[in-house]
Amino acid sequence: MASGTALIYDEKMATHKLLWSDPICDIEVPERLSSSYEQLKSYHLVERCVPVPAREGSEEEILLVHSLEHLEVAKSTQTMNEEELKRVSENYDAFFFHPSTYHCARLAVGATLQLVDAVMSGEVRNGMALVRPPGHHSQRNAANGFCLFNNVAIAAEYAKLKYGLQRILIVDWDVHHGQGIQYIFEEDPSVLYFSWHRYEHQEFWPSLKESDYDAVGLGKGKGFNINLPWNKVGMGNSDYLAAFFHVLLPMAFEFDPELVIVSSGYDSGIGDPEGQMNATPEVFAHLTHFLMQLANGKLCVILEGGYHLKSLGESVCMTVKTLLGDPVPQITGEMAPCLSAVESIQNVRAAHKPYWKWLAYEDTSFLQNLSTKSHLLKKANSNTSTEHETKITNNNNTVKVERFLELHMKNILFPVPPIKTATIGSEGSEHFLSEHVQLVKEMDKTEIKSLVSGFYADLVEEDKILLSLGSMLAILDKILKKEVCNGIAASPTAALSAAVALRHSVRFGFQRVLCVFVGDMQITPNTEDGKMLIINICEKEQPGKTSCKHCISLNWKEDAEGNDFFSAVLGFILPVAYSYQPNLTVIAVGPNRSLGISGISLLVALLQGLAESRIVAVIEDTEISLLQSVAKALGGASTPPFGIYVPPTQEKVKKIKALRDQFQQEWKMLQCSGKLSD
Ligand SMILES: NCCCNCCCCCS
Ligand SMILES: [Zn+2]
Repeated sequence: MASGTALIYDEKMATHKLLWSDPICDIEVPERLSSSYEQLKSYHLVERCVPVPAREGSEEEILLVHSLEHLEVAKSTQTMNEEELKRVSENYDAFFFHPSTYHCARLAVGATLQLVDAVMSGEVRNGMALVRPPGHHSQRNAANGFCLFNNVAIAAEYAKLKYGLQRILIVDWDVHHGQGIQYIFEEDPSVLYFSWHRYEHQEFWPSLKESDYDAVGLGKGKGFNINLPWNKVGMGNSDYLAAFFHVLLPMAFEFDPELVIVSSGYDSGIGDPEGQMNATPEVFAHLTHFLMQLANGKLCVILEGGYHLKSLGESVCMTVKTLLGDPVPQITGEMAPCLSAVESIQNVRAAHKPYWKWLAYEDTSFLQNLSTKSHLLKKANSNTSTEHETKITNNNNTVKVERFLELHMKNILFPVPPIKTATIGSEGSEHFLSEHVQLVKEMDKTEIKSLVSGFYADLVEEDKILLSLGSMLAILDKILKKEVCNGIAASPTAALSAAVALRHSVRFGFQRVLCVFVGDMQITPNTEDGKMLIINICEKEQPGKTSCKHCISLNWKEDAEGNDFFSAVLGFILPVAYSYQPNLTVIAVGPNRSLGISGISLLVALLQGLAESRIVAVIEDTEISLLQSVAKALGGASTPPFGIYVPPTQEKVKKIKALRDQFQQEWKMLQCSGKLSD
């Protein structure tokens, strides 16, 4: 299994710069690259990465996407004087040439391709290339929006050619629409392009009709171009996460890419003068963590935009930290997407319904985005501040945001536990050991008896149960004390162990404990005080047991053909879990589980985005292969196989929809259709 994270950086790409005054382009400064690299060094992340050198992209590689004319014009600028450079630049929308631009742009292409090679060869598992000029706006025959050569588009064509890939996912989380990439792959079903972008009903640059949600691709490419327009500024973490849960991730898992490339612009982050959004740097750790579960972890992150240096640097560090496998910091902010975001999400789902199996039975309809259109008409009438005033406001905000981020990052960052996974060195545990495993010694019986005496004491007769409780509690304590990140315990009575783990964690002071229980949960702890949230995935309805806000039962029997659980995890369990914001997750698998190993592994892998990745897994001790797969998912050494993708049946879609309708007012991350049911 490939391991390691590549970092590609060459300070020569900082030479390209604006030689004259241009208020539109003057934000694309060399310091974007150098300050990001310095920030990585300050977090000691550079030394943990595999350094891969940049190289010049060849003319042939550039011609994979661009016309010869475009290449020649770019090449000819190397010897121009300032006046000539200015004149050539004026042929394009928001682009500037410097004598070194051509060379820097070739380095940006080459650095990107070096990263693709390092990942595809297995030298590393994933990586990031810090490049400029960026690429996603540039087109076959034109520079545009600070971009000369389309680094990411060239990388996708290159990977198809050199590695025979047939399914490449490009995720563009930059705040601008990468229209260049859309144009290049519009008719190509082998490249799935997803972009969200500030749009404001076509008011925001580049103000294209084809950036709206109904641009789904052309010809054979229909369904493989996904545009999620933000019709308001101020979008935050919950809006971005909702977009992943209810649009991108279900498509990505159905598409099942062989490689994922990110057009990683950070102008969608807080403080950026272009984006005017509110998402904080840790959101990029979550987005990265989700994408790492695809394509067996083969993920290439390529820098695009990002114009607030501090915000850019922190977001780059969050991205690289996650690529390295560090636990994911707790997401901040109210977990409730705004109405405008939900409208956009609903519209793009409606637009893509004809092209995706997972959407076949979703009842979506188009919305007129009434929540924002009127507001924009008002704005159009109000006096717009001059360019100059906007600049001043931006500069004042820059400093304010720097101070905010200084404090914010201190609050959310935490020391990474030295050990990743704890397990018990008891008999048989060696079969699911992975690296970074800490063997904890078992508790002695008297200690266990005292711990358990408060409750369930009557249930604990045999020594075997007592011992297994002791093992589980020994592991749990390591997690609660943050000495290890996660743990796995085998138990003859998973339901009892889970119930004891929940009670013990709450008593230890963890006030929001999520428990996902797969199988028959004979014991259901009292969840009235909200200190626990139980999601019980079981085959059939328990008589007389109705779901309530903190105790939800999801009836699900996995399809015999393969893993049809993606829609339940992405469309229901994750949104509820993220709405709850647990500070510990307990995953338990009892008898009569109705989920396959791949469905459970998917759950374990994706739930690591919560609670600073603190998870304790409690599994029936007879389930040897499940123990191994879950240990793999917890160890993070490799992405567990999630099995053959099977779309959900109509009956299962309806079941999720009914649960969503029942709980979307309580757990607001469930919202994905603007018509909030009354
Ligand atoms: N009124 C024209 C604004 C042009 N803005 C270009 C932004 C390019 C961002 C690249 S990520
Ligand atoms: Zn951008």
